[in-house]
Amino acid sequence: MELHRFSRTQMVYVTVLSLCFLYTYTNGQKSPSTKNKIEEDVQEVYQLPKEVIVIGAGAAGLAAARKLSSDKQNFTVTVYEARKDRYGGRVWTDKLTDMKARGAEVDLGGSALSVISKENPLIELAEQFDLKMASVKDLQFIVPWEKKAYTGAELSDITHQAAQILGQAINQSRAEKVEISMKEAIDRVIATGEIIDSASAGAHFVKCLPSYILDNYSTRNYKPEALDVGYDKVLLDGMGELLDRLVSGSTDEPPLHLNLNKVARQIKVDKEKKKVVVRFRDGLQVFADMVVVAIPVSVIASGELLFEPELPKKYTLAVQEINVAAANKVILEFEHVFWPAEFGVFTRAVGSDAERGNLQTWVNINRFLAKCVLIGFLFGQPAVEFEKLDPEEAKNLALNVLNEMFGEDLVKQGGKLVRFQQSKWVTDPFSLGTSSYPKVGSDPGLWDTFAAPLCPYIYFAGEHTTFEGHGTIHGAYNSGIRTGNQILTGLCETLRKEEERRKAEERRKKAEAKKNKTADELHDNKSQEDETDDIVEDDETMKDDAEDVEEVGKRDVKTEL
Ligand SMILES: Cc1cc2nc3c(=O)[nH]c(=O)nc-3n(C[C@H](O)[C@H](O)[C@H](O)COP(=O)(O)OP(=O)(O)OC[C@H]3O[C@@H](n4cnc5c(N)ncnc54)[C@H](O)[C@@H]3O)c2cc1C
Repeated sequence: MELHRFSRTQMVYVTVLSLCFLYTYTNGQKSPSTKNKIEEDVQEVYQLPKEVIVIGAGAAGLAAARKLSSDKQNFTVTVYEARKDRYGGRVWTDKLTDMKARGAEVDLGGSALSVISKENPLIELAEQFDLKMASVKDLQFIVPWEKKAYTGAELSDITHQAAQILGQAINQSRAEKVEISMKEAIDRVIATGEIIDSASAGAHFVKCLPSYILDNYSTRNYKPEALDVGYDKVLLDGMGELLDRLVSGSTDEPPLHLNLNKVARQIKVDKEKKKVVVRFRDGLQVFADMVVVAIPVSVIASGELLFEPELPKKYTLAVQEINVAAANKVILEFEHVFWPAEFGVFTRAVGSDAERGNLQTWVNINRFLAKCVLIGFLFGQPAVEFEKLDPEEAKNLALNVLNEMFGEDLVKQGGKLVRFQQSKWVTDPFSLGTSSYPKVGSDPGLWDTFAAPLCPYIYFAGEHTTFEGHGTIHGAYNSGIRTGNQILTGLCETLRKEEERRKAEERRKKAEAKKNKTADELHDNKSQEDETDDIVEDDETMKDDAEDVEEVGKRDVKTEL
């Protein structure tokens, strides 16, 4: 389904552009007056707005498009999204499956705004858009085998102990030369028994953290806001609402040009035409001046999107090395609330490593909306396995967990399960996982690789293009703004000029050094014959110098296609 076709203005520009090219090419040998006319036309071509294509309509792609569309005079932006029926990517307020459902109760993807991160622009944006927010707070920690739910002062003790374990684990491992995983570091601290007994609730609590559960999560690069804590503000109307506002614009801003059902297959740089060509699965081929690639790193890694020429080594290394987590959500709606409604979150302890990540945490949606809804979270291997179950098995698994947490009698009071929804982010071909995270040995520089464009045609955006904000919605959004700014401020052009200046300076310095050397030699060698020899040698060395400069250019800091 196409949401927006080319606008009339765009069509006019495309037509003018084609006509100007045609005119320029067919009139190369005309009279001086015609030449002037051609020059005017060429100038006109340069004044046309540059066409930018954004591939991927997640938070990053939409932020980039919205940023670029602020300069309508110089840029026209079109977004192409693979999915048939929605944009938003890993933010998905699924209002389609159940038309009666609203907002936060159907957030199957990223839904909470981290408040740990001091500058979360989305909180500000939500306020600006007048979107209502609520805090996810008041936890109950359930230890099923003790038949006990920890709250109040008891829970404070547990969370305090868990924070101590976490802090010590991170500090100790960072002080050591060898990098280890969060799991190993936490297990080590617990094993000493210094802070806590390994069988105590606090020890179990710290093992509920996704960074403990996810395979090999690095201590050195641990970022709590990407996973563990601080996810405590949700939008009542759902996170998708915020992205809807980016797409629809405001009274001053027109809607974005957005095409759904367009799966990009190839990005090809056409140096002759000075354009980049994007080919889509349905055969559509679009020429542009620049492309912003805002699709998940796991999709790039799958080879679904091909680059011609191939991505430079540094980028392919980042694509291969950045690790992507598995996480999923389930939404259960009952006829009645059977759980203690005064709590916002329930977390259960589990007895074995195999059970970790398996619906350990549930958010009580009834706290914000008058709905009898619980949302459960899966992390790591259980999130992968959950997608393999048929809906009946998945439902039973979720109900069994709730029975274990609250007791069968209480769960029965909830009446019928009136709605069951689940996400499948791992097998979804347009996400292939949840979000990036640093494994033991991952260099944070891998993420920032993508922050640099492949000048002058290809730019990147997405949570995987920023170590600072990886794995988060605000990180994705910020990356889009960063990329938009790179284009708006002509980063590639600035880099090109800087490079030219650097090369010129290098040439000048070499020539000066050579001149001084020659002057010294001339001073030493008085004979006419020797002088002639020197000049011949000088010519040759200048040639060598020029080759040297070219080599330096090839080893340049910015990457060019
Ligand atoms: C279950 C879950 C819970 C999460 N919880 C939180 C949370 O509470 N807080 C938080 O901050 N973050 C959370 N996250 C992470 C957050 O959602 C992501 O980091 C963020 O949304 C990523 O945005 P993005 O724009 O980088 O990528 P995406 O949102 O994935 O956008 C990429 C877009 O590209 C499209 N695409 C893919 N391939 C192609 C192609 N070939 N051609 C065209 N288009 C293509 C996709 O369909 C998608 O729309 C969660 C994620 C998940 C899955």
